[in-house]
Amino acid sequence: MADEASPEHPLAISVEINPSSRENDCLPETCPLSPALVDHENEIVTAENQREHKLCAVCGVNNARFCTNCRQISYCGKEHQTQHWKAHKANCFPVKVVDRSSLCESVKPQGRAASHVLVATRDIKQAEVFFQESTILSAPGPWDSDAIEVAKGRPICVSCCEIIRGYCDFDDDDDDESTIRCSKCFWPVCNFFCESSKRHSEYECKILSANNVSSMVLNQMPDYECILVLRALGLKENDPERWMKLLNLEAPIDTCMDAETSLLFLNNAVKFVREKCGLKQYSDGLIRQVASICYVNAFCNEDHPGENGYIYKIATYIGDVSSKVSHSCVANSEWAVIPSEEDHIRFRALVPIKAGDLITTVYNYKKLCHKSTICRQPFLSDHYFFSCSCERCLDPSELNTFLSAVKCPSEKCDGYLLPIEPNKSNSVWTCNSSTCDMIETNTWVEEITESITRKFEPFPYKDPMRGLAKQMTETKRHIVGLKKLVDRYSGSHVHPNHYLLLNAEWKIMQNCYYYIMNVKHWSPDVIDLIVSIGKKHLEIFDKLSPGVSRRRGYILYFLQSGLLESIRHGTASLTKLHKKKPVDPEKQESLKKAYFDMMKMRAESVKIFSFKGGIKNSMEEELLNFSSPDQPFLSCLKFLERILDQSIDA
Ligand SMILES: C[S@@+](CC[C@H](N)C(=O)[O-])C[C@H]1O[C@@H](n2cnc3c(N)ncnc32)[C@H](O)[C@@H]1O
Repeated sequence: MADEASPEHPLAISVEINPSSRENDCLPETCPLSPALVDHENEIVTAENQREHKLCAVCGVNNARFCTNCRQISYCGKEHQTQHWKAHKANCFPVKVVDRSSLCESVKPQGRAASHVLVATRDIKQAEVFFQESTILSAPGPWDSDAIEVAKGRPICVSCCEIIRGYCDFDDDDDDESTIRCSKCFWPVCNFFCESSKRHSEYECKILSANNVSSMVLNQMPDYECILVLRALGLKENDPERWMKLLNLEAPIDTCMDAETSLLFLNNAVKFVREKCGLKQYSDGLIRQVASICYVNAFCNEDHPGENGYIYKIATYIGDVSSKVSHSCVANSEWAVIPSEEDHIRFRALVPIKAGDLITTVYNYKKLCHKSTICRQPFLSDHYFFSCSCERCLDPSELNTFLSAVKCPSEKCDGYLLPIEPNKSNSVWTCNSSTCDMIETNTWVEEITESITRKFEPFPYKDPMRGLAKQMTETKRHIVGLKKLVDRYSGSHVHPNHYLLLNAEWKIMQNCYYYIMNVKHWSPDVIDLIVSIGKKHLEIFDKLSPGVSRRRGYILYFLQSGLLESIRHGTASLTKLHKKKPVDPEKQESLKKAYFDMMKMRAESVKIFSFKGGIKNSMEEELLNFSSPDQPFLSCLKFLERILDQSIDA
């Protein structure tokens, strides 16, 4: 039996795996989960022992066969596997690569014929880190308009892909320059550690320096993107195992040659590798094949420029099993990279995932998470060559959030225009009011959104965590300016939840947060703003990024900080009063409730941030540090304890 799907296992019923392809469908014998993530406590024979000797986990007999789901445990036959399933179920490897054709229609991603998907082999709990692997490769990029905006002319370290902070003028011929350039190839690096990292020094640095491939003109960034392809080709000689894994990934070379952006990427790669780096041993065809693999399988920009207010890396990662994960705009998992020489990519369940469910994630948070369907679809079709048909993409109201809804131009109508076919770029838009028959073209809607976008341009992305926190006048100007614009367009031109307004509100909320953190005497309006925006966004993102998503984590964190300040502020006057007479029981009750609501939010955001907690330089790590009992928090606690006449555990 051991070569059958496990008994009671839902995959045995829902997914028919073609026996001839079974071996390929199985995960590699080395379970990609790190041992720390696998709990073998309940196994009868220790996994290591039985794996090595292929002993049956029940009777210990030799030469047993592996459980096909996890290949971490063996059985002599069906009887013992069935008997042991109860104990093994919780540890059985949680995901499996399956042939797309073997999936039933209800879970199969629609569109271009991609061959593989990742499916849960058992129930996965919410917040469980269910899968982790070292990446096949990672490299700087993609170098697109967002990266240009965020980098603001600063170089990206060719090794760790971080924006080199504190750097002013890369082309200046001063001392600073030598400290941020690799001493051999002269490409930008953070420090000696990055210069000597295996990833940079072993292959590409030699090629770049031998051929004098310079990166003098920083914004000639297509060369930066080509480092990914150069590194990938380097695997052929230096790491055949990884090279084979890479070649086995989907390579949509013909589709890439047919589309403008991808064709440019492929052609740049050929030019860079053959002409600039002089590597004539790689044929145009092979370079294009590798470039197309890189193009379609990459996970990009782990931290999100602009959206979460923090960008550290402009990086691209390619994994083996992780590259089989499908995209969904309402995903059931989120990914993060733990930086190291091998950059581990890990996945966590945002919501409970049932055995047999497709594992989905958002391929690029920045481009997809907070945008409307009319923005997401072109990105997905340009970069991944498919039309997403997730529940959010097929619903004109985007799960009742009205993220793309535009005010109906008919004078007496209160309705909003929504696209009839939201995942088609040329869809007609109709009014959602039952008494209005207004119809508009996609071009008309685009003109409205473009004109509003232009109005927000004077308030570009800033990095509030660092620079702006010290420039509070500028922060205030942004808060006031953005709020004015939101009020102007909300309800009159677009729906109050329109994604352009949400993006502006997101910036307002962040700026308010940093304002109250850095300014002693703030006006209560700032707190009201954080709290009202936070509550509104929580409601929307409960639908769009449900569960333990980072977006919800940030919202909860900002919201609790506003609530904490509002409890402190609203009760400050009571301190004096309390000295004279006891606090009115009703007030006491409402304070207690506000306090426990705030604590709940704080705890939930900390739980969400723990996914990336410990990852150096992540925004989550920074906020986790903030969320340890800090001064305002402790003084608020003390005050509440006094007036509630009881002690509260922090
Ligand atoms: C990173 S790869 C995923 C693995 C790929 N399916 C395979 O066979 O190896 C990205 C490709 O998967 C396909 N894909 C991912 N999510 C999809 C979805 N929701 N609907 C249709 N196709 C999807 C697209 O063809 C996309 O180019």
